[in-house]
Amino acid sequence: MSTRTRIPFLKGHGTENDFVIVPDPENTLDLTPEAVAALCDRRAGIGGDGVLHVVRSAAHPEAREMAAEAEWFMDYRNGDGSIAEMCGNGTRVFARYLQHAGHVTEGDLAIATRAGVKSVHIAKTVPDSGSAAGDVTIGMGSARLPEGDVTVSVGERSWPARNVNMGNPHAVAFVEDLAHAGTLYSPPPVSPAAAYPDGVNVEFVVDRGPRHVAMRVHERGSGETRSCGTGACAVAVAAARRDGADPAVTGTPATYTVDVPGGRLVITERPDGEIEMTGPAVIVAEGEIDSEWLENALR
Ligand SMILES: N[C@@H](CCC[C@H](N)C(=O)O)C(=O)O
Repeated sequence: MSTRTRIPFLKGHGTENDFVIVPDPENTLDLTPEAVAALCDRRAGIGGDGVLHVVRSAAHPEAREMAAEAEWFMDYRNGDGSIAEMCGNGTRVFARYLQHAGHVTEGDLAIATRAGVKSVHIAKTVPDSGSAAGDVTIGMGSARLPEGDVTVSVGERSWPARNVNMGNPHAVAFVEDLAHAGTLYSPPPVSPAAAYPDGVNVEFVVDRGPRHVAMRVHERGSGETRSCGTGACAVAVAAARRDGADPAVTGTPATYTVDVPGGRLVITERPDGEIEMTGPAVIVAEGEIDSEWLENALR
């Protein structure tokens, strides 16, 4: 019989993309896909779109090589327990957790992810407004734009989409009305399937004004979420190419405001391809997971 223990956790969100944060500096927890799915269950668990497993880079086999550059590794898991390369909103919330726990202070830091080391800037917080105050900016690296046409469908409707890789895969479709995406209870079919051998996150986008768009997203491994940071970056890149505002061609940065159901993100792509994403990151609560509950949930 195993000993009953208490596992510390926190709950946080970035534009309402919400996460269970599990600090585990020395990587001692066996966070199986089933355990992640149980934690993210919105009725029987804590609830979240994903888990941010907080591990020292030196203690994680996938991050050891990044340890000299970034002390902390974001071992991100989707709500269904699957692993993803990168999570933009998660990186901001991860940084906010590091600040909350006293591991870092506001200013610049680096975080290791499966998509490489990301630079982070935590803006100065407003006095007396708690950990919710202030934005976090992530250097997201550059986008890859794989060649080839892709199509996104919902019911009888289909749209041409742009294949954008932000470390993780996205299909960005400009639509007439966000309601056309329907309920998004299941993943919208994307073809050809061979364009996304590891699955895909799908963004539906409408224009709101000059360099201002709004989106909905169906996330691989989580379903429809209230926001997706890598998705917002993919959308900004796709919109800039559509608008003839490719910074590599014009020589000037392109900034897009991207409204998501859970708030607003601001994305800037620079002429050298580097993309910066700015938005809020909030720690909501902290507590302890009963290991007995988790064991029962896994039976
Ligand atoms: N919500 C995240 C993306 C999380 C990973 C994604 N579901 C995937 O499987 O690629 C974000 O803010 O970027």
